[in-house]
Amino acid sequence: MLRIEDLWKSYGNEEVLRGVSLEVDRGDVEVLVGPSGSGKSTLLRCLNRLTEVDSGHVYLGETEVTGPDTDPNAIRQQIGMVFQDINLFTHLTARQNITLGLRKVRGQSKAEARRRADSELDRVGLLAQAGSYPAQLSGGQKQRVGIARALAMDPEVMLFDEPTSALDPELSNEVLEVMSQLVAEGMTMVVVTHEMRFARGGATGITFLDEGKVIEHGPPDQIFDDPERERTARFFQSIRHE
Ligand SMILES: Nc1ncnc2c1ncn2[C@@H]1O[C@H](COP(=O)(O)OP(=O)(O)OP(=O)(O)O)[C@@H](O)[C@H]1O
Repeated sequence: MLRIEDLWKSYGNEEVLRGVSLEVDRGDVEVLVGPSGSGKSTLLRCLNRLTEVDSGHVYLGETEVTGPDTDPNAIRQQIGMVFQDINLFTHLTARQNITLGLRKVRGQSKAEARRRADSELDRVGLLAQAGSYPAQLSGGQKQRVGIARALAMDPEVMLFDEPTSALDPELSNEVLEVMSQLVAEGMTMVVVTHEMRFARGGATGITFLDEGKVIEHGPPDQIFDDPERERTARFFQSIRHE
């Protein structure tokens, strides 16, 4: 469904992605792990054109995401993203943060957008907070509104870039629960996270990146417990001892 072919990306002299290829099938939950600076976020951002690749291709089904004639805004609806920094509009309520895109981008009526926003807020367990402003919500609740906002666009794929790393453990859990629920619903997801419990329980595949390259890719049990590459084993040993 999502085909990533030989992506290269540099910032100045620094090669951040060095020939990354990966396939994500419908319903897959691919978790990207690797040391800080290995290119995980950059790879994720290349998948919905928040970052432009230097060379290589990304396909979503038959559509070339990286094609010169492809509209990045259309792609970002099909490939939704949730960021570490929770970027809600502070002057809008939770519901309005969601209806904004539905009205502007989708051209939905006020009533239609409101219905859809409420149904997505319900999906993430926040219908009661629909009228609250971001300042009245906890970090975990804000992050769940961000997830609901992306879901309202009917994405085919959801990207998560360390969605819990700014949250303390309790609030992380409520976000991870929503993510696990999406896994159970069969959502196709690519996730950068340090939450190894989520990776073990929720992922269909783990990709270990180091220095801009895919070092190893496989099912969680294999990558965590019986990696083929020594570098992968060393990485997991180091994070176990953190
Ligand atoms: N917009 C940018 N301009 C310049 N350099 C960048 C930019 N974005 C990322 N980099 C650099 O690219 C490298 C890879 O960064 P990236 O954020 O993709 O790694 P990461 O594996 O997600 O790291 P972390 O786990 O620390 O978030 C880093 O050295 C970073 O400084």
